[in-house]
Amino acid sequence: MNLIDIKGVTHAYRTPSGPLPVLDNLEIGVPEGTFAAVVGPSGCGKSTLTRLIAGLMTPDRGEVWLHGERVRSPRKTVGMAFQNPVLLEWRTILDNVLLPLEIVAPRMPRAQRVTRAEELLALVGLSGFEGKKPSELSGGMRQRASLCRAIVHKPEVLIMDEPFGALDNFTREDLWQTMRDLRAKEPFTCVLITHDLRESVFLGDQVIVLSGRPARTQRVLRVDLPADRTIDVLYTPAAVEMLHTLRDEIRIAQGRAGGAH
Ligand SMILES: Nc1ncnc2c1ncn2[C@@H]1O[C@H](COP(=O)(O)OP(=O)(O)OP(=O)(O)O)[C@@H](O)[C@H]1O
Repeated sequence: MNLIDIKGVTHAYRTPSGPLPVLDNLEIGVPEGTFAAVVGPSGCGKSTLTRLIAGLMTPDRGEVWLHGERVRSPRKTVGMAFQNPVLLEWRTILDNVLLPLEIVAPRMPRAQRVTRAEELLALVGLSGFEGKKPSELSGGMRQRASLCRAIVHKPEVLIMDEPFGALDNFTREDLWQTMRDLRAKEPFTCVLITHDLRESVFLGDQVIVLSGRPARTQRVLRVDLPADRTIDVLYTPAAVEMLHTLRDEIRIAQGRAGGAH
């Protein structure tokens, strides 16, 4: 069963110079417990898609369904992580991670909330940093803390918009492996927006390629790689072939098919 269903979604923004069509009859299905990576040319409408799933806006046409319910307003059951972790500087790392629980589960005893947050911080390798302020941590560590904050309340869906975009390559690969470990311990359904094709193949169960604006579903690629994949998997013939296919699809989406490689 699909946890997320995007059916025939079409949307245009109203701008001073007239309507700007961004999504065109978009079709996406994400089965429960799986990871969908969304790639596409810059400005094609990927962030708009995340706002629709979170219920922060409704489309002109078409339907967004989450767990069998039509999405028409903001959902508490969606966790979000962005490129800039936006942790609150006046709160410790632990208190930042606790924030969603204070909002979503105010009656849960504090000790129980703290245990939950500490377990997650340990899972991502941040044991011992609970009492630090965000500015005392590296960019990669802050993003780890922000991931914990995004899933501490066990959201139905985790939406990540370019979460690792600002990190250097090695830190990014570390974070991919952290995501893999988190998923193994805490299954969740995830939509990941990324510009990094290797990231989409490493993390995705499917990679959805959007066309240039207005975005259509141009191609859906199933990623049949082992769930306990390591970075080495990206150098296997199967993964290399997928990366070539995706590269070609992006060229088509950019309107550059047949152009220089
Ligand atoms: N609230 C808005 N009002 C008007 N236009 C908007 C609004 N939000 C986004 N747009 C425009 O809609 C288009 C799609 O934006 P969106 O942020 O969804 O694209 P994106 O694929 O996430 O971009 P990028 O890859 O650069 O992050 C862009 O041209 C953007 O300028």
